[in-house]
Amino acid sequence: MFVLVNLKAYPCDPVAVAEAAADVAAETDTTIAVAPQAADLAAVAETGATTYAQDVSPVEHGSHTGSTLAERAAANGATGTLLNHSECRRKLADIDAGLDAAERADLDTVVCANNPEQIAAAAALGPDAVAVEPPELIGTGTPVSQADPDIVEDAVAAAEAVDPSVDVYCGAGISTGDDLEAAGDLGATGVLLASGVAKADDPRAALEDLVAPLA
Ligand SMILES: O=C[C@H](O)COP(=O)(O)O
Repeated sequence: MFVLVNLKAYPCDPVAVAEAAADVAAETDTTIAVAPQAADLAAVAETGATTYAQDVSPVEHGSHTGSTLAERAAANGATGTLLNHSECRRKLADIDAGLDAAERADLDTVVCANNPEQIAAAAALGPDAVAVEPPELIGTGTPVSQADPDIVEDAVAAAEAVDPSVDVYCGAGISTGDDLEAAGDLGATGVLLASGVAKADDPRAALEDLVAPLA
């Protein structure tokens, strides 16, 4: 299972979380990627943790104030990026252009979507992975695998029908090893989570619990 920890704009120490992620990943032979604020990409990458951007802009070099250029994310250690997170919505054309930008910079891509229909549309654009996240469950601590297992299974089927090479992850409310195991049982090959680690009193312990089933 691939684990992607999105730090969003939570007031955690991104380097401490990344160090824990790198250690726990090595101990369990799991990939645990950390997606910090753009300003923290280099510091996180220096820990050796797999580093993702939270978004890259659908632009090339040019007059794009406030953008996150894929090439600069990669130059600062990112090896992948989220696109179209529920809290950073993009139009379909901009997701497509974001994927082009990521490809130019050789970044792996995870396109988020609310439901299986959007997952199918996202998969048609050819990302490496899609992640289904019901917005109403984000940050609640109620795992999608428990609250809405059908949406995960339907997302897996929807992506498979469009492009079987696209991995399908799920997110929202994931925080424990049981949640991760349940996601795998529903057909997901990865999980996307945030508050369960970024808001934990002990992020290292939270990560250890999360990946315990994989040890
Ligand atoms: O990017 C992560 C997702 O929005 C899930 O957030 P959460 O784990 O806090 O529910």
